[in-house]
Amino acid sequence: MATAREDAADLRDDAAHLREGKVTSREDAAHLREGNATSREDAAHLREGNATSREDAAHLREGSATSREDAAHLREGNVTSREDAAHLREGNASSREQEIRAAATIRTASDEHMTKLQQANAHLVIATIEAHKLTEQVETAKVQLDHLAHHDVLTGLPNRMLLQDRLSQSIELARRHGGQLAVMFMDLDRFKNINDSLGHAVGDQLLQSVAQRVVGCVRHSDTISRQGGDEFVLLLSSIEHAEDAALSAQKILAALALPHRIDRHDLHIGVSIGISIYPDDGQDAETLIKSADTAMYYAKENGRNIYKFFEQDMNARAVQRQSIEASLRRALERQEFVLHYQPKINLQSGTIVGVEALIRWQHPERGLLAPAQFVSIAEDCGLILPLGRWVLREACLQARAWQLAGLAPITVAVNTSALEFRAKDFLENVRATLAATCLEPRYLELELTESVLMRDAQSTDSMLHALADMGVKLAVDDFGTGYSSLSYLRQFPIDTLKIDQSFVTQISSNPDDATIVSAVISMGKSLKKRVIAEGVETPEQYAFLLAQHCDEGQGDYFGRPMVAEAFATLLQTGVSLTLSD
Ligand SMILES: Nc1nc2c(ncn2[C@@H]2O[C@H](COP(=O)(O)O[C@H]3[C@@H](O)[C@H](n4cnc5c(=O)[nH]c(N)nc54)O[C@@H]3COP(=O)(O)O)[C@@H](O)[C@H]2O)c(=O)[nH]1
Repeated sequence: MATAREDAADLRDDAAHLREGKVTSREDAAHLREGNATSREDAAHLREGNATSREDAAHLREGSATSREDAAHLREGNVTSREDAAHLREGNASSREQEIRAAATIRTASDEHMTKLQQANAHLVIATIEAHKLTEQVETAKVQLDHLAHHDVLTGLPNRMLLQDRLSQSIELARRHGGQLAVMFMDLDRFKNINDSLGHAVGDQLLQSVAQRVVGCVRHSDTISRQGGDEFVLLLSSIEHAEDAALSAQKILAALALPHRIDRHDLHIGVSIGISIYPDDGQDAETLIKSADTAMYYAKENGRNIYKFFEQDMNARAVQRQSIEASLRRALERQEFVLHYQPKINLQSGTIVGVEALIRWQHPERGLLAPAQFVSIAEDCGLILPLGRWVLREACLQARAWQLAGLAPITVAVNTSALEFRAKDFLENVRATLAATCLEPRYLELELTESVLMRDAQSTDSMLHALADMGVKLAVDDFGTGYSSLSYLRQFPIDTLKIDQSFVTQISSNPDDATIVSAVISMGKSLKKRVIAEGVETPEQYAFLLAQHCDEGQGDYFGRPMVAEAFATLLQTGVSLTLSD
């Protein structure tokens, strides 16, 4: 299709040709006039020839002949001129027609041309508007990309990169003016439990709700950023005293203490906060964040849902944690782990009906370490998988050894972490271990926390059924501290509910805890589960549990965790129970 520009060029060419036609007619007339003039000159030369000398007579005769020929030519020339003039007249006539036709063509063409030009103009206007829109879209996309690069998608808070920038600028300002600033590292307490048991969608909403509340606690000039997962970092860009940071931390703890209403759940979440101060705890952004992070670990270790200021000796303990990780890797090969065994008692009969295997690390320099000092580190670095396999095999071997020694067969319980339970070869490993140690599956019980069980209910259900079909017993550990769906509890092939020791400890002093324990016992009974109370330390607690018809008890009152030989002796002699009046 021809463009408007091409059409316009064609029109210009037509007009030029038209003008050229007129010029040709004018040139023809000029040539005709020139032809007449030449004939007159020839006649003059002829007359001049007659007047020359006799010597030139021959020439004259020749000249006369030539003159006659010339005269003939002249006559012909005149005739040609007349024809030319006629042609010229015709030419003039046709060029007028051409002009008229051309004028008409130009008129028609200019109408079409105008329409085409108008159309082309309209296209141009639309194209210009589109180009404008596109430029605006590109600009908006640029702004959005920039926002995305510096903000967390879930909460909309500044991200790690933007925090780093702002922190570096604030440090520069504080350095120039001799000021102080605070960095607060915040990590939600047991967020994983909520995420695992209620799902990621609920977890995400909880993070958004937490973000909003923290934003409401700080000044506009401060920066609250999400570092990823359940970690947030707050920059208080200008403070007078370290106590200002403590006040902000208290405000945040109070704001988060109120339940978050999400998806019909009232969720409670605590936060552990570590605080570092510029210039005392670091001169640059990286060091300040690291110091606040180290302090946050201390807040976790010291009870959670609290804040801690960074102290220099915390670094030494962080280094210690790293050295534990390094030596954990060698500890398995060096056979530095041992299992201790704690009895489980039938509360009615007082007999030992089971035992829980609890890991200890016989550290060559630091002595006997409790699981709290290394299990979470082993989970963090993946070493829990080989460690868990060792525990399972050792516990099965020991249970079988007691049987072979003629002691009453009892169930041995093994703690199973989420990573182990979700490992691809977990089921196969349990089967292979039982076969290798010749322990009947009914004498093995796996203890799983609520968060492990309630995460991904479908795969949990099939794994639990496969274990139950094998004959292995299943128990819910720390029951009451996580979130359990009652319908799953009924659906899963679970044998035992272990009431968390935090409820049992306060049975006598806190009526609410006593009510919870009673409720769990009756619920367990109606779901046809065995109920065992953990952490029984006093005869009062034992009496209460007995009165509530709790099936079993475990705790220091019946026997602390002990080495295998000591447990064998206890199994032979039995535990002695005394009830207070
Ligand atoms: N993945 C694995 N986790 C393990 C393994 N072994 C232990 N653990 C986990 O460590 C937690 C702490 O264990 P531990 O320090 O051994 O504490 C146990 C008991 O000593 C303690 N307990 C028992 N009775 C009482 C009591 O009367 N008072 C009191 N203050 N503490 C008491 O409780 C712990 C047993 O808890 P539980 O497992 O919930 O029954 C431990 O909780 C495990 O999660 C392992 O091999 N693998």
